[in-house]
Amino acid sequence: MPTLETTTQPQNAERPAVVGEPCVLLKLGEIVLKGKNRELFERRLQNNIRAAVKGLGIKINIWQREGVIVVRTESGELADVDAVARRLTDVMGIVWVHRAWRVAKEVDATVQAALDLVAQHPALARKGAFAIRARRRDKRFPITSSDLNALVGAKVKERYDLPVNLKNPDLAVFIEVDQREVFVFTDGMPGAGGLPVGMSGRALVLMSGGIDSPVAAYRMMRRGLRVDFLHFSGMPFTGPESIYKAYALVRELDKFQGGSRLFVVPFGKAQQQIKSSGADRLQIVAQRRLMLKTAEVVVGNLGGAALITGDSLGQVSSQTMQNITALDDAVSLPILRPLIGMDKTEIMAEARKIHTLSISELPDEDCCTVLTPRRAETRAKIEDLRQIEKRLDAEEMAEQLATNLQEHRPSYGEPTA
Ligand SMILES: Nc1ncnc2c1ncn2[C@@H]1O[C@H](COP(=O)(O)OP(=O)(O)OP(=O)(O)O)[C@@H](O)[C@H]1O
Repeated sequence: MPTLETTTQPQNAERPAVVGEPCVLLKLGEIVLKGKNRELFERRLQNNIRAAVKGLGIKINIWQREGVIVVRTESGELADVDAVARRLTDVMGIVWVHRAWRVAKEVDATVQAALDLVAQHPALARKGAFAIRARRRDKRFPITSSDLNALVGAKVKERYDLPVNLKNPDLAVFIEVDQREVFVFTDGMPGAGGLPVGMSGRALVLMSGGIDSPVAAYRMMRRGLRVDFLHFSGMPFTGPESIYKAYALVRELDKFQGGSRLFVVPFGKAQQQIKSSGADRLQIVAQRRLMLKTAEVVVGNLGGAALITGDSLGQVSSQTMQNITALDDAVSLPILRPLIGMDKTEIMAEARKIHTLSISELPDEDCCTVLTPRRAETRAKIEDLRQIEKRLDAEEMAEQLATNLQEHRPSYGEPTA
């Protein structure tokens, strides 16, 4: 008779026991399409899973199965499994997170687990309609998916007298017959999707305290980039509030990658030098170009290969087509602008979803709110900007600014000061 690799674990007394062992079952997204590189992606994802769970202090084992990952806790406690499942919804590369029960690969155990799960479900008290959704990843299992649906469905109906509704059930029991065991579950949480962080290399996010740059960072992490963060504060002409905000934002975003680094540059004096050079209406674009040049030096030292900004076409005067072209001209590395075609309302909705919006909306004095001209140039000419930079020796300024960094390590889960 087939048995589970591990015996039944202790279970939480608050919920009725279910036959088998509670675990987290992860469905992978694009990774499964990766052909020859798939193993690399899977290994990276497993490391990211381990790193994310480490902060919870829960010991886990990870098993790679065909197209899915199984995460077991050493304690087997339901509370631990729940905590791990919730944490893993932030790990990039996973599309669904299920709290599932691993049961022995036999029909009786599968039926029993399904009955136990229905017994726990709130829809039972309401006499809600149910559906069984079985599938076999191992076609050698002696019963076909539709026979399993019919068999388990009949048992549930007989035991609990619930109506069946295959299209729109109040309660769906999923049964997945795998190579070594059967997984049975009723619920799932959407995962973060995308690709495992680190798979696409490393880049540097220019991080203001505003709404857009955190969303830009999230979008690029989701495409597999590991990112560092660079914030320009207006100090000594502004207070430290924008740094606190950048710190809090990076701490929140750290849940998606772990090990985040925030570098802060006091930028006020450089802004004043730009003003004294007679930049006038070009002040903002000239500042942005100096930020980008500094960022290019910093990212080179960190071994990254691209810069990321929260620019969105036409959103503010510095983001016209002509100004964006002038910004691109400042550096030779690619500038990734994942928000370029998004509306502000869409960006705000995403910021709300990733919990950065309320931090970004806190008041602060950003470096770019001081020394701004009354009217900003919307059609900056590259030649004019180059002239200003020649007078200032902007390349040397960027080198200097890049050596004058404060480094912080905001970590997700650390208590707020
Ligand atoms: N103080 C800063 N430090 C680092 N990067 C900055 C700073 N200010 C602006 N940036 C970068 O330039 C981009 C455009 O900034 P801008 O202020 O023009 O637009 P924004 O819509 O207000 O952006 P955000 O909401 O990210 O502040 C930002 O998304 C960010 O990537």
